[in-house]
Amino acid sequence: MSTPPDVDRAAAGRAAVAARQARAAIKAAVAAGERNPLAVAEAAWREPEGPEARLRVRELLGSLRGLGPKRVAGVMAQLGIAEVKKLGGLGVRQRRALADWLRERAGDRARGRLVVLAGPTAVGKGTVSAYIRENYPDVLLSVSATTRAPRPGERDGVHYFFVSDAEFDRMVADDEFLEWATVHNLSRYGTPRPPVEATLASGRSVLLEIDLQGARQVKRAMPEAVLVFLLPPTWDELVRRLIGRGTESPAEQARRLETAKVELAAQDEFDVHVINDNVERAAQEVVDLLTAVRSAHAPELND
Ligand SMILES: Nc1nc2c(ncn2[C@@H]2O[C@H](COP(=O)(O)OP(=O)(O)O)[C@@H](O)[C@H]2O)c(=O)[nH]1
Ligand SMILES: Nc1ncnc2c1ncn2[C@@H]1O[C@H](COP(=O)(O)OP(=O)(O)O)[C@@H](O)[C@H]1O
Repeated sequence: MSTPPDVDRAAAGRAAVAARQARAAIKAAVAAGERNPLAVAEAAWREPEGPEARLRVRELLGSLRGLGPKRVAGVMAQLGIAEVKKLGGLGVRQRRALADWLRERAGDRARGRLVVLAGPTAVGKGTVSAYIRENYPDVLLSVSATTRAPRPGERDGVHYFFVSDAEFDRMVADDEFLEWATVHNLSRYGTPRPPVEATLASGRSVLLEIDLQGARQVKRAMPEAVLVFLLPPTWDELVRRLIGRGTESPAEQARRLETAKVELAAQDEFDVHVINDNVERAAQEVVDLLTAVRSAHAPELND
């Protein structure tokens, strides 16, 4: 038996009222200075179905102190955003332009930078991150949660937070991850959001060493993040490193090399390429990106 149409209509009406109220509450919170407009935009890009995503850019900007409708229209024209656009409907460039503008306006130039280090298996991501951890204590290296078992020598809370499947499920349900992914079809890995946000807000930079799927998610949620792709000097050297590491069986090595080909093909999605021919130099290049002053952005980061 189907639901009578007037009941459907009433339910839809109630949902629309609730959605309008949710948007009004967001605008009120921004106007009162209780919610940071950039955090609202980032929530929209994280949760395409959430109330923030349905908020029009015009409404968000209109909630900012001192911004009348004329100036809102001017800013939107400057950012290349059409008048009717909702936050959730913005393209990558528009997101980045809006995020930069909001940050600039807040005079929040001291906000730290989020740098993501990714690259094919065995290129040396772990080695370069470990070098940074030991030699640049000012850089916060995010500690991921994972469902895989600890290896000998790995410490909980230092290399990873080792959690059960059930705990990982709970963290996903409670929206505690900035991004998460199943890696090598095996275990789940995720970046806990609160330490990253708190560190960026305090003006310090954060480095994430995560896989390609995670890097893509971060770019979607935070377009201002700088994505770094670590490259091997040559393909043969990558093979040598994987075999030399000796942590995978020959069958697993073959599987990872197949994945590596796919991953290398994605390098154009990244903002910066760093060749890991020398650990110390590659680490220095990554750290330079973390500490670069915004105005000294390499041109390719501003495009
Ligand atoms: N998406 C995502 N990937 C992660 C995270 N933490 C680690 N990884 C990736 O998971 C993969 C496996 O890491 P690991 O188990 O330490 O083994 P490895 O293959 O020896 O580096 C690597 O590609 C990491 O970059 C995370 O929080 N999120
Ligand atoms: N610049 C480098 N030169 C030579 N060997 C390297 C370099 N960087 C890493 N390695 C070696 O390559 C292997 C893979 O490095 P690892 O950090 O485990 O890679 P990933 O974390 O990207 O899977 C390790 O045996 C490591 O010692």
